[in-house]
Amino acid sequence: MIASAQPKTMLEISHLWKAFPTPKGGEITIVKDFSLKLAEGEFATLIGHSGCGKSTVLSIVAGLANSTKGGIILAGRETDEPGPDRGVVFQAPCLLPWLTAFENVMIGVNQVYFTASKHERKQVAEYYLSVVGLGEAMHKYPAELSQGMRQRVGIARAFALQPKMLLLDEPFGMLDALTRFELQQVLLELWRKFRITTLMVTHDVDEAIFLSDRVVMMSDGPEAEVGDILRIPFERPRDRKVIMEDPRYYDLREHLITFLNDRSHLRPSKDPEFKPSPDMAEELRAHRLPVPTPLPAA
Ligand SMILES: Nc1ncnc2c1ncn2[C@@H]1O[C@H](COP(=O)(O)OP(=O)(O)OP(=O)(O)O)[C@@H](O)[C@H]1O
Repeated sequence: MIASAQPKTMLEISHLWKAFPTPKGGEITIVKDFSLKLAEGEFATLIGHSGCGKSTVLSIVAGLANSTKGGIILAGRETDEPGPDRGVVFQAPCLLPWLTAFENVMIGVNQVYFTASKHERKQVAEYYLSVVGLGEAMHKYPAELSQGMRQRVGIARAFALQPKMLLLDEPFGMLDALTRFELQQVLLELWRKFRITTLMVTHDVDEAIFLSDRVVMMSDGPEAEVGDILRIPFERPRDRKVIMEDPRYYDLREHLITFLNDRSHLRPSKDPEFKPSPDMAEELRAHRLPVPTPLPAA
């Protein structure tokens, strides 16, 4: 019998710890012994309560922050600084306002394709901007673009680098539902085409199920760690409507929501001393969790 080839590991987050100094002196451990491996071409999402440390993990993988202990191995090499081998997309795409969408994408393209001719580099930027649906708008300035269009530029810019990994920190968090669905589709199509290993932070349970091969659930902080990992069995390419009609979808959703509820410091407590934070309802909604009415009094 011939053993099937194991997929290559693209990212290994190995026993990662992150502590921050506290205002009163000493330090607080935000992330504790966090380990995760992503196979080449895999799409994983990181989900957990606000403040548990998702962005902290992503920033360390991006090389934008240092770990206190543990390390990151990307494509077999230890890394602790940023580089064009990782395309990063944040909630807001941070475009330079005095440059057009095309010129913003060209900054990274010039850096990565420095041996290509000017004409070839221009073609690369134009190609990725067209693929994300900005063929007609690529010479507009950020102020002339909608929020969704700006985020398309951010996605084009990340893919144009042809990175080994994509790191996405709630890239659709600021968009309305329709635009978010559109951009999820754009992202999935690009990911299917280029198979770039992706780690994405999201608050949205449905988004995590629709996009991911695996959903990594982080326990509440401080000392957050990998709480559970859910494999999403749906075949690709995925169709939102077909998935939502699949009975497994509701089991997966239930699994994630139960995890978030059980680990939630936001749940209304039977404890008479319980004081919910003023942001509680907003937080529950962000996770698409039911908001109790009336909210327990603070
Ligand atoms: N530079 C810093 N100095 C001190 N504390 C920090 C720093 N950066 C983050 N923290 C703290 O670390 C914790 C985790 O923050 P992080 O942004 O990683 O959480 P998150 O899960 O991504 O939250 P959200 O979902 O709200 O974006 C928070 O309590 C935050 O206040």
